[in-house]
Amino acid sequence: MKSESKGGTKQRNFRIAVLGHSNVGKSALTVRYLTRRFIGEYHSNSDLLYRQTVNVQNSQLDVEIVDVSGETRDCEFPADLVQWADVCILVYAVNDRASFETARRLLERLSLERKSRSKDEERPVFALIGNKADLEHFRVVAKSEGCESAAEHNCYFAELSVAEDCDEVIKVFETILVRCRTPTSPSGSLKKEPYFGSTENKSGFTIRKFSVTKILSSLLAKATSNNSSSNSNGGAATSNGTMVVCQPSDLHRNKLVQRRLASH
Ligand SMILES: Nc1nc2c(ncn2[C@@H]2O[C@H](COP(=O)(O)OP(=O)(O)OP(=O)(O)O)[C@@H](O)[C@H]2O)c(=O)[nH]1
Repeated sequence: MKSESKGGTKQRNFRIAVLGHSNVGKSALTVRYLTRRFIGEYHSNSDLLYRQTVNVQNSQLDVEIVDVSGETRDCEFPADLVQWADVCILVYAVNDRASFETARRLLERLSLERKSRSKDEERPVFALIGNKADLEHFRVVAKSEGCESAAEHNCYFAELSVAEDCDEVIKVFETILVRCRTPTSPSGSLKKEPYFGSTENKSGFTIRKFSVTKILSSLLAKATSNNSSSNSNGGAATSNGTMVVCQPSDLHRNKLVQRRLASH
């Protein structure tokens, strides 16, 4: 399912769920990738959905990223999002032991879910990210611990500082997107269908505009012109992005999610 577009081959949507404990930098990571900016104080108690076209290795990819609210999701396994996502990025902070334990628990659960699938499906792809590496003096989780957990579950691992290292953030997303774009099983496990086809509720979703949308939309829009000339990695955002509140309850009504649950 490819279509030719200016500047490369256009492919279908890639869906990324950014999960983890509260306050580990999930929003900062997502916004950093999409706008190249670090937003220090950004608080939301809702899951947020970002949509943007990005350029990865001369291909334009439509990505949908759900930044899960740690505050509201700390105690529950986000089964709906896992069914939806092609990629789950599990974030912890190197200065927060509890956040690492949360990420580990999520990783174990995700591995179990994936193993229990009937098909030889390798979706979702996982990545474990240790953020706030700039806070070395306050570190309580050794890099080797992150490495070991990732190796145990055969998933990508990186430590980074969203605050200080934009290039590393871009590298993480690009590595994951490239991996995800490459079919990993004979059955082509990364088959996708449009999910949030539009913010206008095409498939029966209630997706409401959020008050901070204006601010972030303006940043996402600006990312278009700024990044296309400044990003040496070729990972520039290439079209105006949007951000809306994603209602978790709506995930259950999506046909794709229902099919995935039924074949589980
Ligand atoms: N020192 C440092 N602080 C960071 C970094 N990334 C994020 N932060 C800070 O960590 C705090 C939490 O960042 P958020 O992006 O809101 O974290 P979150 O995981 O989305 O939090 P929830 O919305 O509660 O789930 C903010 O004060 C950020 O400024 C980093 O790389 N280094």
